[in-house]
Amino acid sequence: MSGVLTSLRGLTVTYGSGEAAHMALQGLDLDILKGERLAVIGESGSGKSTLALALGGLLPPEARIDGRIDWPGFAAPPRAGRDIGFVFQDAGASLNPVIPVGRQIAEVARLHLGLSRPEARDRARALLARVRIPDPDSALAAYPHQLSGGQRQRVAIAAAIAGEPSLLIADEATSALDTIVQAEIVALLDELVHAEGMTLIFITHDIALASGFADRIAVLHDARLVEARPAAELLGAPGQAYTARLLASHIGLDTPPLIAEEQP
Ligand SMILES: Nc1ncnc2c1ncn2[C@@H]1O[C@H](COP(=O)(O)OP(=O)(O)OP(=O)(O)O)[C@@H](O)[C@H]1O
Repeated sequence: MSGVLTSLRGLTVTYGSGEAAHMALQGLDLDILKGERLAVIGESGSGKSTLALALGGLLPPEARIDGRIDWPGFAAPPRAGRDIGFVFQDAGASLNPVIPVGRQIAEVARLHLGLSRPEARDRARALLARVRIPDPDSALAAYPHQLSGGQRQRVAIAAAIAGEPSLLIADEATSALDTIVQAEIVALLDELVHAEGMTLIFITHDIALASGFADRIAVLHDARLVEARPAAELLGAPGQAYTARLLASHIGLDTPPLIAEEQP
């Protein structure tokens, strides 16, 4: 890992205005490093998706941004789809149901890499193999509904990396999947970002999932950054009471608590 990919200073995002104004992020200071796997964890409504959308320049018109987002890791401001790939929770919603998956992936490659149709089709086939879809040749012609949930998410990942982004943002990308498929998708993301030298922002409310592979964990609570520290450090000795509560509340049926007891 070397250098800062993006630097956030005082990042504040407000939805709506006047009495209806709601601050979804408040004064966030955070550097995201090139090549790191950063997990962003927090409860529902803490501002995780807002952070992802702000980074991708994808916030809706009713959102106001204050503070700074700088990109020292890019020569020009990054473009969503090309420089920043996104994988969302619901692959069913991000894939078009009436277009074969091969064409959907190829379109991204054509649009962002300027490939010819045959080149883009070859790239789609290679990407389907890359994300380990069985029989990529037949899968090119498959429609999303003909694939399983896990396979659809693999296709969504292939489409997200088709433009060769240097930053991949996975926003609750595994939340709709069962535990085994979740683990497989996490392993795939992990392997891809390593192999392609991408930076990964992995947004999740599932701290156990994040703790398995993240280099660093950023904790959001109520629109604020509570702490951002190397994963092993944060899990071993949370610096903030909120993080300790979050860790202690992780009691799954088949997983031990991540820390022995709540810290003061
Ligand atoms: N378009 C919008 N207009 C108004 N408020 C919004 C909008 N999008 C999000 N919010 C609000 O901003 C806050 C942060 O939302 P955000 O989706 O970023 O949180 P989150 O941590 O990703 O939650 P979840 O895990 O449930 O997706 C929430 O209170 C949410 O209701």
